[in-house]
Amino acid sequence: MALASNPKALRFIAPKQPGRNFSMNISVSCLPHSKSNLREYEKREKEASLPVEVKLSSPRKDIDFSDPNWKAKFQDDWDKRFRLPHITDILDIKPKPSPFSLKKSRTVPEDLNGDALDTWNGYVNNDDRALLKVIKYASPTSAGAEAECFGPDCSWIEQWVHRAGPRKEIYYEPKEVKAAIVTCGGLCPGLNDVIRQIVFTLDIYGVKNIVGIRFGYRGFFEKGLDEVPLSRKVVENINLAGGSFLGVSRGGGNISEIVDSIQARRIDMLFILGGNGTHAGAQAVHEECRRRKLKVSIIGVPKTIDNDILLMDRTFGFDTAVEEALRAINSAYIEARSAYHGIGLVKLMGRSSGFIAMHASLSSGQIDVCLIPEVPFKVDGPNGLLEHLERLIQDKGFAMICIAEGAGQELLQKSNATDASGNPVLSDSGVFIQQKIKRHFKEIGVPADLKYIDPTYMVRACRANASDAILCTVLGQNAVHGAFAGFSGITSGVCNTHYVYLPIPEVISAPRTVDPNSRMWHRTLTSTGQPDFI
Ligand SMILES: Nc1ncnc2c1ncn2[C@@H]1O[C@H](COP(=O)(O)OP(=O)(O)O)[C@@H](O)[C@H]1O
Ligand SMILES: O=P(O)(O)OC[C@H]1O[C@](O)(COP(=O)(O)O)[C@@H](O)[C@@H]1O
Ligand SMILES: [Mg+2]
Repeated sequence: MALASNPKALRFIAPKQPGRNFSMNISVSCLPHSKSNLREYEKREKEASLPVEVKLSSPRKDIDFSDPNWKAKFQDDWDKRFRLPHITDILDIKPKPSPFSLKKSRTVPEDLNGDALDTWNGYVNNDDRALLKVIKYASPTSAGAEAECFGPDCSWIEQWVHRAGPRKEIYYEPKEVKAAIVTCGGLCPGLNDVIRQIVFTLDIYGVKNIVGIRFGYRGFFEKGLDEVPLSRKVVENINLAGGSFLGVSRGGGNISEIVDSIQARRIDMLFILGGNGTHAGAQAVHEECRRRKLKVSIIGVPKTIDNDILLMDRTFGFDTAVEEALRAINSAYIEARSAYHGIGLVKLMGRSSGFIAMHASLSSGQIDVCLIPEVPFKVDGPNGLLEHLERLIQDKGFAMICIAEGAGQELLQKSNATDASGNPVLSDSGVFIQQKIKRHFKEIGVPADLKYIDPTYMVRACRANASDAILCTVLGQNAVHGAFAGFSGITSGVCNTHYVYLPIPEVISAPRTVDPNSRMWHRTLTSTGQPDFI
């Protein structure tokens, strides 16, 4: 018999025995590796005294599995959902051969007789696809299967998405194109790398009229924010610095006004770098352009340091942010280790997604407790965070905590305030935990030396590391290929290491969050050794 490891609702799972089907679904509020949980588990297992079968809540409530054609229907619907909007949907335009030459950069492959294969061209075919999901789950109880598999038998369904890259035929005359780039939302390492690659690639296609829109969407309507002319020469070295060469901003803007401005400036291609909010704006701009039947390609490049965009392996800048966070964690660790009863506390970004905190905790190997927004925790009382800290101080002499800014918000006073973009302004989780710890150790009369580090803006105000720089390069280049191929309302991403185009609505239907049932979160728990604090 195995124990499913869901921190909120653990289930008893037994192999199915013919003729003895019995199922139960029991909620136990603790993790499997806690002793009391195991005792509870053993007790209830005894009470059940029969083999039990897991009863999963159907992971796909949107599908009627009793319909014999559900698979075909799902796949049909999938293809429609992931179809890329194209300017020929609204305008009758004929394509022309792409000037983006691939043959010059390599020898054309030869066949077995040594003759050049004329059919080779190195372009991506519009019918090329990449698989979004690559795991075939044997059972709905397999780790990670609950949210991924289809139906009671955990069927395999191919979920294809469009491959990104240069097409053989293009829908714009490069010499006539005016292309614009805008960076919105907060900063993120790699913005300049993406701007630079977009300009380089446009230049190779033969586009001469390239401009930057300053300070996000604001640059479309605020007086005095003139366009910045961009060229290979202008952007040559911008990747050496962090930030955005064009400036960023949150808030403001009315979609109709932005599209008026796009029309007035005669922009044909708009590359929009930003997160969930920015992409919601990009989608609205794309729809308004369609409504007005404009020949404009709106292409997104996902920028989010929180890594909270759906379907992608990761977004650019995230890797760099984690690496920067490690510096803060290491400093806190040195302080904590060197102090008598030292406690190191590091707060990292992550409004609603704990990816930075989770990855930084995992990669540092120095964290005893990782707290993220997706996993509720208790601070006081039995099984609470403070009790665990007491134990750590007693057993190893010091303790290290990494907390995401959005963690434990339910414990804090809500301000109901929002920023200019409408994002909630959160209460400071780091300061809250810092005060709780200080007060607690004072109250119990145990000396504790707490050092709190908040490197929030340091992790994003830096230049991209090597792996992010490559990701930015590919995403930036693919954005331009997507625009020339005539797509609009799409974004450029990486899925299962393959570069793809995705329709914007599919990636912003919800923020991507850490799944507390995922192998990655369980690996983090294994690494930190923390119990669940409930
Ligand atoms: N739902 C939305 N529709 C249109 N524009 C939006 C929407 N949400 C945010 N925006 C605009 O997108 C820009 C960036 O949004 P923000 O949430 O601050 O950052 P991010 O794109 O990183 O999520 C802002 O200028 C904001 O006004
Ligand atoms: O102080 P600012 O500039 O509003 O930015 C802080 C916020 O930006 C975020 O990094 C989110 O921005 P991203 O779009 O890059 O994911 C949050 O984690 C953080 O709360
Ligand atoms: Mg956002």
